Amino acid sequence: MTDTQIRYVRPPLARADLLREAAYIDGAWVTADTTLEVTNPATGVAIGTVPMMGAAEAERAVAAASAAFPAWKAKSAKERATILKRWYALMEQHGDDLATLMTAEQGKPLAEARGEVSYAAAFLEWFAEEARRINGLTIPGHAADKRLVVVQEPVGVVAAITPWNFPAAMITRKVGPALAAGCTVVLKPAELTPYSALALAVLAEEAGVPKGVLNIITGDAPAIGEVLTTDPRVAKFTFTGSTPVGKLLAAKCAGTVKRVSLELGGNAPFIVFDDADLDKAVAGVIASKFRNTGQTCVCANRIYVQDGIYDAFAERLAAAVKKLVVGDGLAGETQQGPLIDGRARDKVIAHVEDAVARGAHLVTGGHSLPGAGSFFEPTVLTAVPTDALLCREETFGPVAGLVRFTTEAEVIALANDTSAGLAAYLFTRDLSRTWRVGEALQYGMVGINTGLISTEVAPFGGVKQSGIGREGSVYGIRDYVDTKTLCFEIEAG
Ligand SMILES: NC(=O)c1ccc[n+]([C@@H]2O[C@H](COP(=O)([O-])OP(=O)(O)OC[C@H]3O[C@@H](n4cnc5c(N)ncnc54)[C@H](O)[C@@H]3O)[C@@H](O)[C@H]2O)c1
Ligand SMILES: O=C[C@H](O)CS(=O)(=O)O
Repeated sequence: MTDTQIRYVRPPLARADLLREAAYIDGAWVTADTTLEVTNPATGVAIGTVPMMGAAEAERAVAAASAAFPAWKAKSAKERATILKRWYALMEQHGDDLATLMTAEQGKPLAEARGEVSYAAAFLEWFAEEARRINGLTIPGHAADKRLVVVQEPVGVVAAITPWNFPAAMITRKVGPALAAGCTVVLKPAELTPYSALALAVLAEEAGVPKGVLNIITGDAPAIGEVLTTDPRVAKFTFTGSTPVGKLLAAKCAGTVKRVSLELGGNAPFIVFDDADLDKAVAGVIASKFRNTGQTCVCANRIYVQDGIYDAFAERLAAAVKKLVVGDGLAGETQQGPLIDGRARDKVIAHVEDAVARGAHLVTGGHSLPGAGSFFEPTVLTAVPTDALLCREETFGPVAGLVRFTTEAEVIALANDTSAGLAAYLFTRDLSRTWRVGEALQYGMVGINTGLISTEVAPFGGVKQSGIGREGSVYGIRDYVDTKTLCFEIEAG
């Protein structure tokens, strides 16, 4: 066996060519003198490598996207839509392989990965349809000899940087509207999960996306980011990831006045009132808190339970959490995979230890699992103080911390006491309360009697320091077009 065969454990794919160990620049698959390894978080064993690229390759990718822009912009909306629909169909056709590849590099259970592939593909389908509805406006002239027309035009070259926790959906949620609008893209995926992005490029090529329209580079994030945020040929920068990195990169964009959209961190309050349907609320916590092993930006991060049902809720939630099956995402029955890496697990450990040190009670879980991989037990804590780390920071792990509250006014104040403003949840059967509290919560998205709010048809995004702009929905394409006013002076007949 060759050294490569001995060192790397490849996931089982029907189409082995979907696993690419090369970047994609100007329609060519490109390698580099040095590489970085991609590791399976469930086993700690390397899957393979991708090129360690930097500023030079980023500039080549920007040049390719810039050169490809005029022809791509010139295609009709229907032509662009047809290619996006083909790409959508290829994603669904190869969904099982894309899911296997995703689970191998990111760790989420296979069923969740397959769900993400369909969710990701849905953005291509949605924006293929939106491509043909980027309409303009005619305005009655402000003088007898004036005529006014407003048109929407693609902004140009778009640079995108995306996170590891949704390695396909966070990409198509940007690339879909960008290509639909007529823009071209340079994308840097997360170094922890590059294979999903590169597999999407394989299918984009097969769908007929012309060379230079989509470019994917891997490697040195700061070096690549410096080019993507400062090169004057890049008209727009879109980022999904942590708030600190988002702030850093957005600031770099100021020098060339790029359009910036940001999807940043959350700190979601999950509020359960006395009159809530208890089983529905418990199911809501499981769906929100433990999705992707707690590694989503919209996970319930703080769970506020009213006095009257606190004990019953805690008991039922703990019973449900104890049943969660932890293991390798590729193993059929797994419901909770590993955390993405040791650093992520260390943060979860720190949050649990901090809460217990402040007086919280550990009901179930609370420990790393021995052996390979970065596994952590699904955990429930009660009597969590409001100043605990897990109330003030995004835990990004499978830890449900319960905080007791008494009044509606009290819990609204607690829920809003954060610089984040992405998602929030409330469970009650009082219709007036759903409106009162839903309107009072300072968040971009509010789940009411549900723990799952994400869909391509509704605007996704945050307020306060959770981001700028909206992705998905009829709003999602607005970030990829500029509004132009044409003012005509005509001669009287
Ligand atoms: N709001 C949303 O839609 C959304 C969605 C998913 C994840 N997130 C957030 O993302 C975070 C988790 O993702 P993460 O750990 O990948 O975030 P991260 O900020 O560490 O990394 C995100 C991306 O930025 C790149 N990056 C990091 N430092 C950089 C630098 N100095 N220059 C250029 N690029 C750099 C990374 O390589 C990666 O591709 C969480 O905070 C989560 O809430 C938000
Ligand atoms: O992590 C945040 C993503 O946006 C997840 S999802 O959109 O809710 O699937």
